[in-house]
Amino acid sequence: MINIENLEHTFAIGKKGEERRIPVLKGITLEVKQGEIVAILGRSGSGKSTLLNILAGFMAPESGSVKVNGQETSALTEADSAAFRLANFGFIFQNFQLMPGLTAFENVELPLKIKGLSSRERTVRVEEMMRKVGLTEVAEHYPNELSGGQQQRVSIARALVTNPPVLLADEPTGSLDSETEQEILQLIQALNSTLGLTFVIITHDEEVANVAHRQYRLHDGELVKGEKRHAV
Ligand SMILES: Nc1ncnc2c1ncn2[C@@H]1O[C@H](COP(=O)(O)OP(=O)(O)OP(=O)(O)O)[C@@H](O)[C@H]1O
Repeated sequence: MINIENLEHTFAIGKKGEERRIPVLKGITLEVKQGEIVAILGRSGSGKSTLLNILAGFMAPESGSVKVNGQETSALTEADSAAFRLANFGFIFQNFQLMPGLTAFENVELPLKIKGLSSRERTVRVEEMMRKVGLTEVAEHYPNELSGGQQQRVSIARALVTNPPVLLADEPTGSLDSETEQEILQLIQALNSTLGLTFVIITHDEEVANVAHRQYRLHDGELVKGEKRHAV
């Protein structure tokens, strides 16, 4: 499903002519199979976001290859890359990134509007997704009228509503208390086992990484296979 091969990326910082080069990814190779949850652990500044941004096609790598369902993503034009992202990836962020002026229902509906689905189709899909993540009661609430856990459920529903095969999650429980973190982790596991969704989760939190089938640690620009410390 996802094949990353020998990915390298270096940032140049500082004034022109006096740049300092920071190698962030030094030959990353990773395969993610359909239906897997893979976690990438790493400290702040270890390159997790850089890896995720390249995987999602937001950034081109310096060298190496990223294939999603056989498609080399760095070969796509900007417009094709956006369409490819919409079809293949759902995104879950630490700070939810909901639109404050839209209700929970409307937030989940938004990607379907972008896809051009009819109002009736949108309503059916959004209602189904809200049920799956346990949100029907709060469909008409605005984000500031929801708890952190509910906001993350809205963002998960929004990520899933277009039926993408892969969910990319960046610190999905980073803004939540530990009880709510457990609820969201259980939801991720349930969505993985019932819908067969593939998750790539980047995190610095071992607890979060423990929901994964496989976990890796990004350290000094290299990806090292990790062991689960304890079961959740
Ligand atoms: N656009 C950029 N230009 C220059 N350097 C960058 C850029 N983006 C990231 N870096 C540097 O690359 C390194 C990796 O950053 P990255 O954001 O990928 O780390 P991270 O593991 O996601 O960190 P965090 O957990 O704090 O979000 C850091 O040293 C950062 O300063």
